[in-house]
Amino acid sequence: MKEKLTVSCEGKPCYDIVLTIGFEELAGAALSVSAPERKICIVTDTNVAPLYAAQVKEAFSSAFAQVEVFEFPAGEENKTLANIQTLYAFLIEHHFDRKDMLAALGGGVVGDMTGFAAATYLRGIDFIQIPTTLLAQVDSSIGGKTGVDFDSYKNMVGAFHMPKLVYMNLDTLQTLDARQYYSGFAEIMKHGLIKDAKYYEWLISNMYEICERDPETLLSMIKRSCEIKKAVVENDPTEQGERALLNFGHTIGHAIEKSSGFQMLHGECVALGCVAAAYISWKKELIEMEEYYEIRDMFVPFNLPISADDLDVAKIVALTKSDKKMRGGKIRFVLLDRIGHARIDDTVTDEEMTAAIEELNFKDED
Ligand SMILES: NC(=O)c1ccc[n+]([C@@H]2O[C@H](COP(=O)([O-])OP(=O)(O)OC[C@H]3O[C@@H](n4cnc5c(N)ncnc54)[C@H](O)[C@@H]3O)[C@@H](O)[C@H]2O)c1
Ligand SMILES: O=C(O)C(=O)C[C@@H](O)[C@H](O)[C@H](O)COP(=O)(O)O
Ligand SMILES: [Zn+2]
Repeated sequence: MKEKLTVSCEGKPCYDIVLTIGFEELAGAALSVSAPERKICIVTDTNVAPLYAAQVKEAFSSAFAQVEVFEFPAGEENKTLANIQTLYAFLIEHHFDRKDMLAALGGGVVGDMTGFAAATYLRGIDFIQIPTTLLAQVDSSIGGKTGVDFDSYKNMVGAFHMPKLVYMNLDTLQTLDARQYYSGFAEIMKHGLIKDAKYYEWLISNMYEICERDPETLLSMIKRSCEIKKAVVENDPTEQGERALLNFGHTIGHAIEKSSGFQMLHGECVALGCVAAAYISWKKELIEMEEYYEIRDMFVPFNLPISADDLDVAKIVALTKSDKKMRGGKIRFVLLDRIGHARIDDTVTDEEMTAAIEELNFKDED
């Protein structure tokens, strides 16, 4: 094991985040939160299954009485209640009961869906997270937000349900294609921007190694992002206050994601949303113009978009009204008051959002 963090729930140790290479330690880690007479269902997707399901099944065979594998079709467009129902049917068919458990093997889509199935099947069974994308390792596998999209509205149906274990094999990142790898950097940058200016600067200084997927650099980076997310969800597990800061970039980001018909990745939309939120922060005189341009341009070396063709500005503004952070008809927006520090602001107007999204439509003429 390279690193281990323990997340607390209500002040008590709740689950471990194991950062390691390989699946050799998975059986031992799973047994520490389970019992050998239990059944486990590895829930994965059609891309991840051929890469890792056999290894994970083999690892679990010494720790569980029965190991099943269930595959969702890969992709955000499949993050639906209909697909959750197919998993319920599979679990019933295989006689899964309350002491049995699920293991989410894949990216954030698989993690959110498996967690939601675990939260609701038989009114709640245990699950563990085995995240295989960068985004899932630094963000979605931690903190127990689970759910599905509904009518393409992002994460509209869901539950808070904490995993019993998060086991990360960092080697899995080597098989991610470049677009999916860089998608994770929107959430990583978000962590630096809202919580840790030194981490943000570290990301700039280590850009070469990060782009080369250097194992030691990845370990340091993923660990730091996990520490930031862990601290926030420990303080505010069900998003009564501080946890909403993790939504930096997501109000406009989720609206762009829906309006693109999920053709753009979550991380790409969050990157655009972060640029827009930084723009509004500048226009509200919370940050300087130079900071806005620095933040915007920081996404470029990580191959993330800072502009997009033909965004439907009015539609995107309208879609922000179905944001889960609405309270009393007002959007709880997340703005920056400096690099490394964010705040909730409920004064952002449609005009301010429109100007920020129009700025994203900017095209470099050079
Ligand atoms: N619950 C949370 O706190 C939270 C946080 C952030 C994002 N999310 C959600 O996470 C989702 C995005 O997650 P994602 O970016 O991981 O997307 P994803 O789960 O769709 O995975 C991206 C793609 O990579 C493939 N893949 C996964 N691991 C691979 C590997 N090791 N090698 C090769 N291919 C691999 C998948 O099959 C998929 O095609 C969104 O639905 C977002 O809303 C949730
Ligand atoms: O863990 C959280 O809290 C987050 O907000 C993390 C986000 O990166 C993630 O995309 C989350 O699903 C968005 O929250 P939502 O409640 O708006 O769906
Ligand atoms: Zn996100």
